[in-house]
Amino acid sequence: VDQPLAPKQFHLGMFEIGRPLGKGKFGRVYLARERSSNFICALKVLYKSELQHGTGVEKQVRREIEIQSNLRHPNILKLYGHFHDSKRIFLILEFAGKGELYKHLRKENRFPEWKAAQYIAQMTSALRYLHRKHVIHRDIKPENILMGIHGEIKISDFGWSVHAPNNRRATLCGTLDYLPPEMIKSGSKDNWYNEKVDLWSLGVLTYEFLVGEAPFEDTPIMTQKRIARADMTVPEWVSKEAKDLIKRLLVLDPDKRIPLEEVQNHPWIIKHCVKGERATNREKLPSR
Ligand SMILES: Cc1cc(Cn2cc(-c3c(Cl)cnc4nc(-c5cn(C)nc5C)[nH]c34)cn2)no1
Repeated sequence: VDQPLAPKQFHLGMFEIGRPLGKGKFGRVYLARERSSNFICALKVLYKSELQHGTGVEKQVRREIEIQSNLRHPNILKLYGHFHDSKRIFLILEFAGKGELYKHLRKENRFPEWKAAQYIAQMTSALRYLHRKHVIHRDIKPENILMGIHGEIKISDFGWSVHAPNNRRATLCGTLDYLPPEMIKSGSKDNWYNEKVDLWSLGVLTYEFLVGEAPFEDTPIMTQKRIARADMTVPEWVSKEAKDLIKRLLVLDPDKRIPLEEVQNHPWIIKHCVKGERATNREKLPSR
């Protein structure tokens, strides 16, 4: 594979900036083209003024760069390089041709089982890769997943990921829906740095793909209470195989959650993800 964006030293003049693709808490993302190679990428611009020194956010950006630069997997958004000027930090990211997955989910309300199963199989493959490198993502949710031009999904935003184990004090913000019980309950934070937190979030993601809303969605107080008790019901119209996988992931005891290898071989995944042959849109194939 040719090494796009090979040089080690990048600077802003090397890029032609295109339309804004999105904005986050600390900056914006633009479509960009590297002039000499015409390579299309996404340029994430973060303002140093907004990353107060010594706060968790600056460390988060440093960690995002350190972790994501060393990852290479089809379902993980590539970080090709970074550079900064006096006021801004620039991350050179892979351009995901079909944008943010949560927008597709909101538009379709929920995904058909064959599509949800393919996405969960791709997430499982990416998480197995991350966990083999002792990286825990810790912020798996639709908002942190992008979609490539061929409809494949790509985990992005490694701001919350850590190399396990790590004595990082985390201040959580954003939705509580995806937090596992061990991160909700006070007490020992060791479990925060156990990769099994990603299994819980994978279960929440599976539920949200199929149902169109998160399993513990409620007021913030009630959400925390329901997560701590794994208090959720799967609608009866969800297939029994999918329900079985969700129930095996949303288990309070991290050690009792189904491991990723077993997720990959779960009947619901096998049923919808034919190995080898390009998995195509089941709606067009004759029923088997
Ligand atoms: C700051 C900040 C904003 C965001 C959220 N965000 C991510 C993107 C983005 C990235 Cl990083 C890479 N490729 C993208 N492709 C799109 C896109 C494609 N289409 C057809 N429509 C869109 C939108 N967005 C991409 C943009 N915003 N994270 O940190």
